[in-house]
Amino acid sequence: MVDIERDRANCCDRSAMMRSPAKSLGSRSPIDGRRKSWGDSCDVASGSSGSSVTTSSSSSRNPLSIAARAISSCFVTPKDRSPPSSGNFSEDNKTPSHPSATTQESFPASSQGSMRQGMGIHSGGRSEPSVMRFTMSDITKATKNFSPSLKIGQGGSGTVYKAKLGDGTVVAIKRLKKNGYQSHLRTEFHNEIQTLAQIEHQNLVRLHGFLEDQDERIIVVEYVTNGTLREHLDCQRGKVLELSSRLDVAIDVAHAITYLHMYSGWNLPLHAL
Ligand SMILES: Nc1ncnc2c1ncn2[C@@H]1O[C@H](COP(=O)(O)OP(=O)(O)OP(=O)(O)O)[C@@H](O)[C@H]1O
Repeated sequence: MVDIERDRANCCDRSAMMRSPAKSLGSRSPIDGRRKSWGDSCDVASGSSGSSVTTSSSSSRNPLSIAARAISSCFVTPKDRSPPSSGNFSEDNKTPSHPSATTQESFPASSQGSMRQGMGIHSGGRSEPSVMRFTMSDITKATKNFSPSLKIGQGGSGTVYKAKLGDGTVVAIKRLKKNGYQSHLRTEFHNEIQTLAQIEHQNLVRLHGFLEDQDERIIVVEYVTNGTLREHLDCQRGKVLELSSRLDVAIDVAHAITYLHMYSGWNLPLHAL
């Protein structure tokens, strides 16, 4: 669920829902809007020893400095944070449109809207988060009737497909297993949608919408490119992720978890990430 990614387009993109998914290298700091550059270091790291460290940057790249800054910023109260400049967030102010979707659902916004400013959270100028309710026709078209060729993953609770919506948006569609659709699962699903709808953070995947039709439950989220964080951490992509980049990932994950725990208004258990 963790998507550590959005702007880290050139490297470790997915962390989850950490937009998750580690979802985007070179991303802004969730705290102060700084741009980070661990995507660059992925390119620089040599595959030989894994010990090469980028020295072009100054002490700002020193892992200890980075950690110290990140940790201290986590303990700044939200009111003390400067709101990000609008320029930093302009790309996130676009509200996705899904012409083929039939209805738009609104969920109660977190009561902590003001706290979300300056935390890498995308308010998008909306007072309430909203998600699309898709039809089965939308989903079958987008996934070419759940074509195996579009399957990109298998999780514990369902199968994930890469799909394209009617407006061209590329998304990940998670089709949950059909478990007889007991009432507690229905409640669980609704709670998950409601929670996802309110998450607006650069390091977490964004919810596009959902479908609930008899025993069919589907979640449509932002598609994260460039593979999983696991693949990058394990150097499965032929490049060694240097230590400072790994530290950046850990910091991004910490920011996202801090957000989920403190600013989204829910006390999420860690295993839900
Ligand atoms: N938003 C996404 N973008 C790209 N690929 C994704 C996305 N979400 C999931 N995937 C792919 O699908 C795989 C399974 O994802 P999923 O979220 O179902 O895993 P999980 O964490 O095991 O889920 P579960 O909550 O069911 O246990 C991932 O490892 C990844 O390869």
